[in-house]
Amino acid sequence: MTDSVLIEGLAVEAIIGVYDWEREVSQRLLVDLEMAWDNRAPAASDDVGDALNYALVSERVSGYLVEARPQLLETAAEGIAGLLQSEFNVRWVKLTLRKPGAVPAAVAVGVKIERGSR
Ligand SMILES: Nc1nc2c(c(=O)[nH]1)N=C([C@H](O)[C@@H](O)CO)CN2
Repeated sequence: MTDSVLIEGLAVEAIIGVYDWEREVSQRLLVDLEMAWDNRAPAASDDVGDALNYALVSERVSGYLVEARPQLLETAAEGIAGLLQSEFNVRWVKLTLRKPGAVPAAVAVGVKIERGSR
């Protein structure tokens, strides 16, 4: 089963970073998610209750990042993957988390992880 639900470029303003000044100001994060989901059931029923609701996932991921206040992108990425698996029953996720303002000479820096199996 190779179906997915996508969220790309989800922008979140959150406290994140290892330096003292980063604990005082919010910074922009961009989240890309590819989540395995069998889309045949929602396609047949035309019922969002059968779908992986990308609006609910976006809201939960944004809330998590604001609440968690992690130091590292790695910690944030692992936390997002964990909540997708435990709360939304996502079996496999590929996640990219970018911090566009972190290195001025770079367009963005970030991490990419893949968790679970399809
Ligand atoms: N692999 C990582 N390297 C760095 C991180 C990070 O989260 N993961 N964070 C920082 C600082 O917080 C940086 O973003 C400040 O510019 C440095 N390296």
